[in-house]
Amino acid sequence: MIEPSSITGLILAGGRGSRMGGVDKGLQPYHGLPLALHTQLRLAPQVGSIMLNANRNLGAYESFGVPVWPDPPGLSDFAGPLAGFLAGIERCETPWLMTVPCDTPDFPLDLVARLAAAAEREDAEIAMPRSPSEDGSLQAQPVFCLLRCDLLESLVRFTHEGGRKIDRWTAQHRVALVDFDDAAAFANANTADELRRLEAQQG
Ligand SMILES: Nc1nc2c(ncn2[C@@H]2O[C@H](COP(=O)(O)OP(=O)(O)OP(=O)(O)O)[C@@H](O)[C@H]2O)c(=O)[nH]1
Ligand SMILES: [Mg+2]
Repeated sequence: MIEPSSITGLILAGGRGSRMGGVDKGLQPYHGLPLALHTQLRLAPQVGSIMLNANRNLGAYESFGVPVWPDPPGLSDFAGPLAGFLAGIERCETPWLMTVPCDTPDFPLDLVARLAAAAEREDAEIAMPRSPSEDGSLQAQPVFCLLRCDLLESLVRFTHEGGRKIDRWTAQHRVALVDFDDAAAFANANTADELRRLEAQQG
């Protein structure tokens, strides 16, 4: 069994937040807490330890009490979420890394347990959730990614060759997909309005 203690959680807060006017999304208030701290508190019971990936306001993130790593040098600035994956996998001291974006505050409380069970059952190197899209078809949510840390070399190669899309990279490996029924759990806030709407729904 893949125990929580063998999984490091990585909160991805390294984006530009351009659709939110360029603000540092992880520091925007959500129910009175910075969004990334809310994410951290939801993820903490599901994993053994936590790290955070951010590229701005590092001191503010450090005040959450977990290690904070910016995107590694060698890639272009703001190269996308895979740069955050790379920052995490390079620092990860457990066999598995679980990435979670900072802008999806209601992600499932059983997310990591279900992905870990599927990875184990299917002998997969990566597990990711799927959730229903508006037309009812199931859509992968690759920013939520449970991955083996021995994929480091593969990820270095892919990103240094200019690869940026998560699903293009994961397609090179054995992936387990886990279906969740609750589409709302994967609703993410890309604009300030979307963030206020999520906050009101989950009041
Ligand atoms: N490390 C890192 N993470 C990123 C980068 N771009 C996006 N992310 C993260 O990937 C997740 C999904 O990001 P998006 O909502 O698509 O992008 P964003 O940059 O936050 O916002 P937009 O600029 O409006 O697209 C979030 O957790 C972001 O923090 C990046 O260049 N580096
Ligand atoms: Mg987003």
